[in-house]
Amino acid sequence: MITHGPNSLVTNSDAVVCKELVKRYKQKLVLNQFTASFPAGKITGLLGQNGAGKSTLLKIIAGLTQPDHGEARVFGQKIHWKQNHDITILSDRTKWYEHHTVLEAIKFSKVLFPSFDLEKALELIQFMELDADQKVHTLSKGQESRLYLVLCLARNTKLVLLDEPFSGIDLVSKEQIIQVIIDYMVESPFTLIISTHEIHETEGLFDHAVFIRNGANVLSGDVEYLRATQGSIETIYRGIYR
Ligand SMILES: Nc1ncnc2c1ncn2[C@@H]1O[C@H](COP(=O)(O)OP(=O)(O)OP(=O)(O)O)[C@@H](O)[C@H]1O
Repeated sequence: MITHGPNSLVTNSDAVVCKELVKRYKQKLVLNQFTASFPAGKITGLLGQNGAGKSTLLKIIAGLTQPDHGEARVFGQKIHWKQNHDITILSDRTKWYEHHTVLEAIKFSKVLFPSFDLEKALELIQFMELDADQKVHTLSKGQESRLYLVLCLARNTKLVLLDEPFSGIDLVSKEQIIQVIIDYMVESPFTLIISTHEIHETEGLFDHAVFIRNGANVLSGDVEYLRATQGSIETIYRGIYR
């Protein structure tokens, strides 16, 4: 593993620290001694090719699956169900409240999660140009992604994990969503880890990047430092995965 930049060191300011994580599915090695830290209050891009192990890693951090070896800590604590109120995960396969309307989805979220900010969610669905009375299963892919993002952000958790939140979304919507994330971070800082293949459009969003290949951290660090020393995130990505 190569690490660079001030944020790549394990410090008290790390929200998530992963140490030598190993995960196998039957004989398949999916995470291979994965070690990395994710700085608190920053946005980290988790980058890698299809099948590199990104979703598996996010699920381990969220406590949805267990590593075979190694350890992940969130805010200094071993992962435990009691941390559920601190962590929001949006999986790339999520289907929430399909048979309800947008408004019902928001109201249910408020019932499920006491810290859910109903007013903020209502404000965001207007900004995202969603119809409160439309059934979730009739939303387009982009509209559905916007709704799920609203449901995640309005929970107000300290850690948000977004697994490919931009896939299948048009450029303008992507920019709109990125703007919402940036505004939200400014209003109430939290730690965000985003796995994405949309590097060109999203690289401006990242403070920190972790490149994963075959389940291992092959490069990570502060994005400004990486850019100054190695070029754009897209260039680095091409160099690693070519
Ligand atoms: N529940 C599972 N059972 C068996 N194999 C699995 C399971 N989940 C993931 N895998 C395998 O683990 C490997 C890593 O999958 P993962 O979804 O973590 O990768 P990824 O980096 O998120 O990929 P993508 O960018 O395509 O979403 C893949 O080969 C996948 O087939």
